[in-house]
Amino acid sequence: MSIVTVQLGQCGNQVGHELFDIICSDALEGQRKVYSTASCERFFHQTTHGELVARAVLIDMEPKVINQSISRAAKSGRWRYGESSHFSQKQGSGNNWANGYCVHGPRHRAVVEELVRREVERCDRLAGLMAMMSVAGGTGSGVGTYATQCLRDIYPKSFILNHLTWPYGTGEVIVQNYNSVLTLAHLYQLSDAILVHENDTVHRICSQLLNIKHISFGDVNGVIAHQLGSILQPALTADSHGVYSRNPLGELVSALTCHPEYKLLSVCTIPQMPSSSMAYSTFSWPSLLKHLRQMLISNTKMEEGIDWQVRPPAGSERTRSFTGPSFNTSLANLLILRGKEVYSAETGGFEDPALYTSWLSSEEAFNLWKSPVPFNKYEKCATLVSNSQALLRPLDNMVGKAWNMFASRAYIHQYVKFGISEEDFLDSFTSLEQVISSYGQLS
Ligand SMILES: Nc1nc2c(ncn2[C@@H]2O[C@H](COP(=O)(O)OP(=O)(O)OP(=O)(O)O)[C@@H](O)[C@H]2O)c(=O)[nH]1
Repeated sequence: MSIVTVQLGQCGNQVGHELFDIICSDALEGQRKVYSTASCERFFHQTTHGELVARAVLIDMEPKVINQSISRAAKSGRWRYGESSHFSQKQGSGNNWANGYCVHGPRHRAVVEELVRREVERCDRLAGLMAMMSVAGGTGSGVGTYATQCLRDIYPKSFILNHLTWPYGTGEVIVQNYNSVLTLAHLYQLSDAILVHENDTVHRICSQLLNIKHISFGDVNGVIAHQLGSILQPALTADSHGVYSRNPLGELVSALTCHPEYKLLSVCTIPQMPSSSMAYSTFSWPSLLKHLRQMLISNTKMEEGIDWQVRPPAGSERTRSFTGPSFNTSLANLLILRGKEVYSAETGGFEDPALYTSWLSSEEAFNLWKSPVPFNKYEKCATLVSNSQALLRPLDNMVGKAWNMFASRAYIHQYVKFGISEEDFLDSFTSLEQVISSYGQLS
């Protein structure tokens, strides 16, 4: 089964390019025919000349980034984008969600739908759609939300996953929190799952784990693509009886988003290190999984600076719904292990009921995928996709900052002029306050 990816705006197109690049080199590495065939079918179609063409649609309101992504892919010599699977205009959305959602989205609806329809028809079987974008600009966030809404109408039964890049806290876009709030509130009604990468967190991984001195978007996107690839590449699931799962998005959604009130997924991966250090490092599953579990419960996104004091609440604390100041309660977790000796890895620590909300059994809350094929040059690699309180604080900050600006009506006229009213803002605040409250009450 295949996934059709829709890349939107500067960020969506740059992250998307990086993802296809990593997936392609991983799929073509070494002699592993079954894995490679499954991966290629999932993300690429093959021309009669054997070329791999990404199952992707590229949308932006300005041409530069799309052109760069297309030519970089072609230069790789391994894969490329489809010749006519992109659409761009001359001028961006000016970091204004309303401009993207109310003007550019509707104006170009027919073209975008047609491009996606063509990609969908090329799939023997569609596993679902993945829309990739940032939440802070105007095109990815606004056009991306509008496009998701149209796709939800056209493909009501297909899985739709949104991959969102959250802005730096000290962001470069003054209205980034407005754009983020409007995007998230709308996508919450449309998407099956919302997978989030925070630029601040990924930036820290680049500097502290990868030792990169002058960090570029290319470096940040490399980390995001590595983490995403480790989720989306073929894996054996509990029910797949030794063959690679054919329904990656469906399995992801059913493992993690069992309740419509909880759709926010965060990711952490271990190990992550400069490629020059890999040759000198050895990894053991018990150590990797011990670190990953502590990263989960203490809500630390990398193996450096883990707080080992945080412990799951004991039974009596749970009934008083006291979970300690920094314990991260999960609704559901999906652990994906790739590499050597993967069948010997002991994952019982993630099945501990104390990690999860009391209203879901740990059998329902925990899922495990495995693949003996090492991923992206790491001999062993563990990735945890988590529906937990991990994004509660950044979401609360985002909404709080947007609310403070809204209270003084700053920049609101720029949204009103494109057709978004104060009432629309209030609706978005209300629905995200509900999400914050639901995650806050997980225990
Ligand atoms: N991780 C990552 N973040 C990016 C990248 N490009 C932009 N961003 C982030 O995306 C946000 C800005 O959104 P963009 O994607 O540039 O904007 P856009 O969707 O093209 O919208 P307009 O510029 O208004 O047309 C900021 O938070 C940036 O930090 C990228 O390549 N990688």
